[in-house]
Amino acid sequence: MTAVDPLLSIRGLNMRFGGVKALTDVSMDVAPGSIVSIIGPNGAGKTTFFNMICRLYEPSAGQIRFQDRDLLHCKPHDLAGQGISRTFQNLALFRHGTVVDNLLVGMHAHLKSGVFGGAWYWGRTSREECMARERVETIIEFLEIEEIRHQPVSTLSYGLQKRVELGRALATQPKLLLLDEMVSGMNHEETEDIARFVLDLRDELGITVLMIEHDMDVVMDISDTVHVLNFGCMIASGTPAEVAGNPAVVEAYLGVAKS
Ligand SMILES: Nc1ncnc2c1ncn2[C@@H]1O[C@H](COP(=O)(O)OP(=O)(O)OP(=O)(O)O)[C@@H](O)[C@H]1O
Repeated sequence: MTAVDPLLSIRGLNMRFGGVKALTDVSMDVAPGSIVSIIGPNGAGKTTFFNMICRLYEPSAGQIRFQDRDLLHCKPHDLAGQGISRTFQNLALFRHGTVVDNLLVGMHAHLKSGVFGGAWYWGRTSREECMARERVETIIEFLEIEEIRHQPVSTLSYGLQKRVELGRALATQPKLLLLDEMVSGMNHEETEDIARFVLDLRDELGITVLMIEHDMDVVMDISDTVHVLNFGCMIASGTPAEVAGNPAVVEAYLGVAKS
């Protein structure tokens, strides 16, 4: 693979739910080390698009390649091993567990030793456990959540829970991170924190980010590339400035948002 090859390459993606065409011929490339946003009005097909990348939905037609692999041959549970992780619109945390517990659970899905591995091969399990705990510490430091590490997630503010959710997604050391409406429901300060972390995880950890986002300030501030869906079709792609100035986008999306 050369430096200019896309990390994720999508061609001609189609999805039908009975009579509803949720996506029509959607194609895009995601360059390594970029932050790419998918925007569009409600029902435009953004979640459907994510769910196909995550292998939760089978496309009616099209190709999804990640690095040199055909992702359509992967099962959803293989994605972490391939280097893809995601956050969910609704928190997917173990609410009664502490922050550390949640990060360890996210990581254990990725370890080679199974839950009972220690009974048969203590050496590898022990080494993996040490590495997992070290990685958890790195994530806790990166996300600046040292002080809440032993608190049950259910006692945290919504913004902090979303930060832990981001940590859970980072636990598998993804190359590509899919963020689904990460700042929805957050206040201004929490939103700014998350935007800063997304930039840092691209710049410091080298993680490529593909995000669905309704918050236009965040999209315009941190995206390298923005793709706009409307009624399942890609109507514009470009830099934030290019997309913001596109009349079709203003009519389909920004016009709706302003009304
Ligand atoms: N499981 C499903 N069964 C039937 N129709 C579906 C299903 N999932 C999505 N759709 C339809 O596909 C279209 C695209 O929906 P999707 O949820 O992908 O849009 P979206 O852009 O994510 O919307 P929002 O911003 O509101 O989350 C909509 O018409 C929706 O009703």
